[in-house]
Amino acid sequence: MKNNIGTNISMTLFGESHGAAIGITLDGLPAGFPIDLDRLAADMEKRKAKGRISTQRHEADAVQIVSGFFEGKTTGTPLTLLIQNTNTRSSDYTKTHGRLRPGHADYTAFEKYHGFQDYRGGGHFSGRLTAPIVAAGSICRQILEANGVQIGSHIEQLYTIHDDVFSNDLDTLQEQIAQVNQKEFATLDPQCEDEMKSLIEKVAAQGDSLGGIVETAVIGLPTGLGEPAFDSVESILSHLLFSVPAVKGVSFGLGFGFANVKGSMANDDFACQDGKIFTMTNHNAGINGGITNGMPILIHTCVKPTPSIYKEQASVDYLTKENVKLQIQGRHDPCIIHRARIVIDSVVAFGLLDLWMSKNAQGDLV
Ligand SMILES: Cc1cc2nc3c(=O)[nH]c(=O)nc-3n(C[C@H](O)[C@H](O)[C@H](O)COP(=O)(O)O)c2cc1C
Ligand SMILES: C=C(O[C@@H]1CC(C(=O)O)=C[C@@H](OP(=O)(O)O)[C@H]1O)C(=O)O
Repeated sequence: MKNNIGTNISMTLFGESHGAAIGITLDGLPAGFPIDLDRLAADMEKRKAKGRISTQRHEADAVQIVSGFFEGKTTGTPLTLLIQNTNTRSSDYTKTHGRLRPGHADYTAFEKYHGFQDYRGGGHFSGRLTAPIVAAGSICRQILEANGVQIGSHIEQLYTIHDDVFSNDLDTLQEQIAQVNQKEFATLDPQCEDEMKSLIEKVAAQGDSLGGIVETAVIGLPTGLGEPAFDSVESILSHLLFSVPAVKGVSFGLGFGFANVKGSMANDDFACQDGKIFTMTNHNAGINGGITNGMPILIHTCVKPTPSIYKEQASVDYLTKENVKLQIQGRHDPCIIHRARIVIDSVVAFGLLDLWMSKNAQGDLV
């Protein structure tokens, strides 16, 4: 499969950063769901570049629904979302054409597409392609929310700065999710937001970039989503999360921290109250044997520092095969994580809706 993912619903991504438009086709959605277009616009807003902590390429990212939507509701046929590229500056790339950017996909794109790739702005590999993913994710998320599911993410770590973490108490977690979803720069601790923004600006002024870790929580899921082996909840969500450019690590619950504890600590003991079974801790992040157990899903996603930095780097010109020095110009994010957080929410929403659609007959979710 190329540029396409999903089993019960699917999404197909298309476009290049400096082409006419980018977009996505969502197929298999339940028919008759009323899409809230204001909510869609609000989700797009969270990914937009603003201020000195983001790229100076500002795009309206207006989403046009060109099919699969009639009289305010999904039709159930393929739904295509289109976003125009309106602020390209391709001269930034023609000047350095051939010079491979370390950490970006220039070399692998050249090798795979034999020089026919659109190299401007990273082409199809650009973080810009996450705009249609957010549009598609917003629709998936709206369907999940209508069925009692809430998703929220915050920047748990930016380089050396650590935010608070999501609470183990369900009521507090629910409030925290609502809180971070109101925010453009999502931290739990407001002081942390200021510190993180200042650090990004400082490192940007040095021509460098930063990365970090996003913590995501999902509450309100039914038990029984996911399959035992290949389509485990972890497998489906990791596949989607690693499809987001610059994502380099994904873990669930204690994750690699399981290596530091004994079984007696790793296990989540069961309890039952008023006929409802739950676990007293949630180190396994709401997933046992690949299947949801009704507790919150908790994910950590590591986003690397932006590859396009303004410090001189050693590179190779693939056109002349010479060793060269590369001095990148252009407009780049000094940090990706604050813009990536809504992309992470979006792919998680798609993956969970896809899993839910396999459990329920089409239409049950509307
Ligand atoms: C929202 C978002 C914005 C991004 N902005 C930039 C950018 O301004 N400059 C850049 O070089 N990479 C940026 N990236 C990352 C590159 O697209 C990514 O590193 C590249 O495609 C190579 O993929 P890989 O890092 O997964 O190997 C961004 C990624 C995302 C998700
Ligand atoms: C435009 C966006 O981000 C772009 C992501 C990106 C990359 O290489 O990923 C490189 C830059 O592109 P350009 O050089 O064309 O300005 C960023 O501005 C966006 O996210 O909407």
